Amino acid sequence: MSGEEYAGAGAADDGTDRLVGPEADSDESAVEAALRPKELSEFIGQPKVREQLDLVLKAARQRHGTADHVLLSGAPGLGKTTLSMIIAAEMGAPIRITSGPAIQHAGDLAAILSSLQEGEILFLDEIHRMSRPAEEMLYMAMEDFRVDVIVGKGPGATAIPLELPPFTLVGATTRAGLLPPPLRDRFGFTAHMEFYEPAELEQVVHRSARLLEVRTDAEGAAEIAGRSRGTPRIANRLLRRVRDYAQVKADGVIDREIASRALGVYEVDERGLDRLDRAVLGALVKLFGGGPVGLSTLSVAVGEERETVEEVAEPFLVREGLLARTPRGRIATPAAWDHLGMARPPQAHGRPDSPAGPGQAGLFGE
Ligand SMILES: Nc1ncnc2c1ncn2[C@@H]1O[C@H](COP(=O)(O)OP(=O)(O)OP(=O)(O)O)[C@@H](O)[C@H]1O
Ligand SMILES: [Mg+2]
Repeated sequence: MSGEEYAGAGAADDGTDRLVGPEADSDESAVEAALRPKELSEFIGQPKVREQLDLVLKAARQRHGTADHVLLSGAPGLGKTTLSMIIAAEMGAPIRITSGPAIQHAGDLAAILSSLQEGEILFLDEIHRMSRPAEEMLYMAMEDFRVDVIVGKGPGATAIPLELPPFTLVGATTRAGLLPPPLRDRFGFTAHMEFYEPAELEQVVHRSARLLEVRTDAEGAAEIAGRSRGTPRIANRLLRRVRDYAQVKADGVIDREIASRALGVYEVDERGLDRLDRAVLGALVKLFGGGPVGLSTLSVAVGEERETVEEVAEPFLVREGLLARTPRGRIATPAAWDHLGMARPPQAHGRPDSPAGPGQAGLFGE
């Protein structure tokens, strides 16, 4: 690997605090709150989810009742928390916010449930990380608006039934597959949030630019959108970095040139790959001829932990069709060569139509 290339990710070593990471940074909550759409009509993209949710909420309002329980599933940064708040706003109801990991004991959940007002929205983030006893209590609460509070221990323990006011549970999860079916089945409506189209992210950038009082032209917004990995949170974050650049290095107006130069400084390329992504792809292509190569070998080559490569870099590379995971190891797709601006080898091992010879798997396979 040549000198200018990847030599460990520094601050991004464990994959946190990446400019293109989908999770929220620790100091991001205030600015995120300021940029959240407040009503359904302001929520950009996800047309199906919006249409369906609109029906669920309108019908509940017409009946003067509470809405069915809603499960929001989707990758980080796609708008689950935002939608939960919109649900409360649209219903004109208060919202109580908690999360699976915050509920250690069934008693914690009982305390929350018993203090809800009628019609209140209970937002349970990371619902897949709730403890089993709490989960079981939740089943009954969702279905019958009732919980059994256990008083005492051992043979003398008694269950005291407690009536709950009707409420709407809004659960959010990045891992819908991890939810036990009985829990999943108790939601009346499940919204699957998809990654956003570039045109939708452009709208997100324009909207946020307006709120942040930054001037952006159409091409500038498109440039930021194209690098945002289908994720509004990343679009907003990139916009903030480009705004800094425009302010310090130019007249404050964001156009294509400024956006491109700014994101060049942060090493986020035209497709949204950062240093780590390109290091993984570069090693795969340049050192291993496109693979197949085992995850451990690839990780050593880029100087990262296996987990960082597998969980931080690879998901996006796979989604973009640049890298594939095969039983023999990782392979680069033809698009990887194109993206790195390299000529595809005539017999690229990574080409799905020309798998590597048997020797290759023995050498590098897991
Ligand atoms: N459809 C949208 N339109 C405009 N902005 C959006 C949209 N979806 C998300 N955002 C913005 O993206 C940011 C992240 O959204 P949000 O916090 O709702 O994501 P999340 O799905 O809850 O993520 P996590 O899984 O990490 O909790 C917010 O600042 C929000 O304003
Ligand atoms: Mg959230």
